[in-house]
Amino acid sequence: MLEVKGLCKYFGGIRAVDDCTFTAEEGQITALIGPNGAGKTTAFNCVSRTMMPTRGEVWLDGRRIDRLRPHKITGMGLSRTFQISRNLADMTVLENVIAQAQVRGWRDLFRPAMSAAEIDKAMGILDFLGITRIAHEDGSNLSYGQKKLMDLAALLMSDPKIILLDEPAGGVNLSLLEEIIGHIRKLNEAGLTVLIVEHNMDLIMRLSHKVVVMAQGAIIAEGTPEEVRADPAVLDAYLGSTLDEEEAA
Ligand SMILES: Nc1ncnc2c1ncn2[C@@H]1O[C@H](COP(=O)(O)OP(=O)(O)OP(=O)(O)O)[C@@H](O)[C@H]1O
Repeated sequence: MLEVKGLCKYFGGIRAVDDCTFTAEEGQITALIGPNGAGKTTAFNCVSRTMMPTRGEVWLDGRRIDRLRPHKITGMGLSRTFQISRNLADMTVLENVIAQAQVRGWRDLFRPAMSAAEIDKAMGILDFLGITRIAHEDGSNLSYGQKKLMDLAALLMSDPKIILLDEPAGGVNLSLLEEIIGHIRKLNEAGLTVLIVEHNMDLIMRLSHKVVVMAQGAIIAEGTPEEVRADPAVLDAYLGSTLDEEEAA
């Protein structure tokens, strides 16, 4: 189980994440939602330790992880994707999937290129995601959606117990959206705990066991998708942000 306690991240005077406490229960899909600028990605960055929190604690299966290095956290079973694909230039999809998963510390820079076991494992994951046909395509020739699937494949190489998905449906077309929803559901049914940041409400409502809602750095609601949908504070936060944007336009 992932526990976030009193998490804060300040950028100068901006309180991007301000005293957030929530959990992602083992075996469940938890969604972190909220209007633009609510602090979701910053919270994600602090949980995966791509960013150092200003204050607060993050616990994974009873072990405190907020002061560990990111590759140690990956080694404990927590892996994440990024909003923007981290596709490496001049490499095939297969090479990308293996390389992104390989480099965890400087010693890995001196490892042999790709072992037969890594190739087998990566091909198995590409098969699971239905993208073996693009295994030998240059990573930079992929569509936006294919890059999302490649990133998901790279994430699975580390045998995670919990995956953090940053906008897995961002910018994808409707048919790929269905595919991505199917993959997330299958991974969760296979035992993976999932924490998602996402704007696509259809995906959130269909997949999540629990939804945590952030606005202006704080958590304003938490519950089942049905509960948060009916919560006036959530409607206010989304409506308020829409009005702010309209006023600014
Ligand atoms: N590196 C940074 N330096 C300064 N301010 C930042 C930085 N990163 C984020 N912020 C600010 O922190 C706040 C929260 O941003 P964040 O990206 O976490 O929100 P979000 O909920 O993920 O938004 P979106 O849904 O638009 O991606 C915003 O006001 C943002 O401008």
